[in-house]
Amino acid sequence: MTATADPVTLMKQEVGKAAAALVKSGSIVGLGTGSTTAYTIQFLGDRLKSGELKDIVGIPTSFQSEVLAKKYGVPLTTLDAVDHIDIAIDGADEVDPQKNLIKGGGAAHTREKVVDYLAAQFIVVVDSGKLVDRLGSSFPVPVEVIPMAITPVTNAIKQLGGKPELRMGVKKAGPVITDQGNFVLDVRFDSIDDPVNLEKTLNNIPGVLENGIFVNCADLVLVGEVKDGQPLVREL
Ligand SMILES: O=C[C@H](O)[C@H](O)[C@H](O)COP(=O)(O)O
Repeated sequence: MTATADPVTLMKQEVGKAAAALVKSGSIVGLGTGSTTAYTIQFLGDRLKSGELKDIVGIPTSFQSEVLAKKYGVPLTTLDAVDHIDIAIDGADEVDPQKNLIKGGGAAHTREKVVDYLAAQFIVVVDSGKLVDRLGSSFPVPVEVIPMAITPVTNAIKQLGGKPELRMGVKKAGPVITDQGNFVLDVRFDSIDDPVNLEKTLNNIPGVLENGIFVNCADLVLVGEVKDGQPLVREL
């Protein structure tokens, strides 16, 4: 950790590390995506290097987590080679008091949902700025759509009262392309009163692959905070 890190970076580092400290030797670990879990993967690599942690294998949720795992020396496997996942650690863009989540700020929610839901224990790592009273308060719902269906899916979402916007690339002309080769619609809703139903309704639109609402799946939410200049981690 650097002395010059800003408070949000400090919170992410601390909470990412705290979750990595919970991983036990011999575990199959779901490796989440994003700037917070990047610290988790780095710390898992540090623990492996020091010999304090042994014999873990990671299942990446994105090309990002795959690249980071290789960089930090975390061995990888695939879902074809294992019959369970012991623990998954992943970030989120919003967390409500019931531990429901919006994910997909990095367009990785489809693979994340597969891995996180399979894990015996799913730990969410967020900085305190991600906590909301109601999902959708500050972050739109990411919806992954196969490219040929983008127009009918956009229209169907508008019929539901959503305001969809095609996510555009940064340092890439045109839309963001997911790890599966699809587009992402970021959808704002005036209010998400029933996340359980909205998750299902969005996924029932033909052409939608997966959306970023995760309900009833987080076992533990760890929240990074900064108090009096000091980073700390608490449970939600
Ligand atoms: O698609 C990306 C993921 O759902 C991330 O876990 C989420 O966007 C949180 O990312 P970060 O830790 O960078 O805020």
